[in-house]
Amino acid sequence: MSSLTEKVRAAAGSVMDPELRRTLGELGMIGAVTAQGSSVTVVVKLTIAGCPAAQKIESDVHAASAAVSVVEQVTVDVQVMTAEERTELLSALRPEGPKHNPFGPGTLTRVIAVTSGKGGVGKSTMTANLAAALAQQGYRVGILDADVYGFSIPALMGLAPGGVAVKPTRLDDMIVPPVGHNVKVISIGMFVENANAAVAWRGPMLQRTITQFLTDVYFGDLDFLLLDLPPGTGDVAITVGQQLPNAEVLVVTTGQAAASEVAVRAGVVARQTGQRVIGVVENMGPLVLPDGSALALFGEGGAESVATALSIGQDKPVDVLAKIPLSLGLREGGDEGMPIVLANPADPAAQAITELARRIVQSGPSRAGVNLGVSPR
Ligand SMILES: Nc1ncnc2c1ncn2[C@@H]1O[C@H](COP(=O)(O)OP(=O)(O)OP(=O)(O)O)[C@@H](O)[C@H]1O
Repeated sequence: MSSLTEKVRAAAGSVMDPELRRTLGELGMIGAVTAQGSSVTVVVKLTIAGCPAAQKIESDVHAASAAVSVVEQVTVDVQVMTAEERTELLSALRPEGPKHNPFGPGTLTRVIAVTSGKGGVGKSTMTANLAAALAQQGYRVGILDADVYGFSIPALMGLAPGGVAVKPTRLDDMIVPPVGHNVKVISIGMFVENANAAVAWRGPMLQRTITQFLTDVYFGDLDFLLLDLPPGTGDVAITVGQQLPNAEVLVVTTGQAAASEVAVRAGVVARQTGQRVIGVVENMGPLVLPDGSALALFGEGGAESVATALSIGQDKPVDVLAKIPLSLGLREGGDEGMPIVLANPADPAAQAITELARRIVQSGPSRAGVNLGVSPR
């Protein structure tokens, strides 16, 4: 029969750190636990002073300790780890050491780059909703948003209160991704001072940033890492091909011929850099009007023509994986930071995206093509 302090230590230690997604016990964040009669004091050691999750951790530890039978009074004494303790924690979290890309060759994570030929077709909306749908289906999901031309992922995932993206916590050289709707999110938008600054980013800087995100951000074990990358740039495709040779590519287009032509090019570039195109999504499909008729604002058939073009010369044809209708709810959910797959699963767009998530799950585990080893010029 364990003592009261041991029981309280176990209870407090089972609390989950909301950002690192490991228990406080595993993270070495529970310090001394003492008891006097039915009153207990639990020392919690935060990773850094001013840790944004401090309040939640404190109240969760309080609740977990108070739930232990006999305990009547709980004091949570919040302290901060010493530099040595933090170093120990970082090496436990990153047994491979810093500067290691956990999504390189041999990774068990399915890396899915959501791409499009041009902007505004709903690539980011699709990435956010797909991530939320996969997380809801119980998978561990992360998003890496390197779309310098429109880093909208923080807002779409509810991580930009008042229009300003939250800043990730830094633990020495490790970046802890904020969590929105159970998805770990890192975005260029969390690091730039103003949106216009990012537009000037070009190839090498973008490549370095993506590489740094892959090595310095602590995603932990993930089932899926979704990438939201700028539309159609060869530089980024090459970086992805080199750093993420297992990456699979999901091409988003609308029904419009112009959008689908550039989408084919994006798919071809991705394939040239060793990635496998897993399918095409047609977004912004016919809007159902109040009288029941449908208005195909952006035309129809774009996805089929992209899939047909990308299937030429392939052993296995590229499929159209989903058609997502125009949806007021999808757009509103995006504006509110609440993906429609969670907010209103009955919406036809939400159903189509949830089904897309299921199809993607079924299509794995990845049998990604061989990296062709394309080098930057
Ligand atoms: N199916 C849809 N129905 C209604 N609105 C949509 C739909 N898909 C996307 N939108 C809206 O279209 C706009 C553009 O979407 P989004 O930002 O996701 O596009 P994008 O391809 O990522 O563009 P960019 O590359 O410029 O970031 C957003 O306002 C979004 O809410």
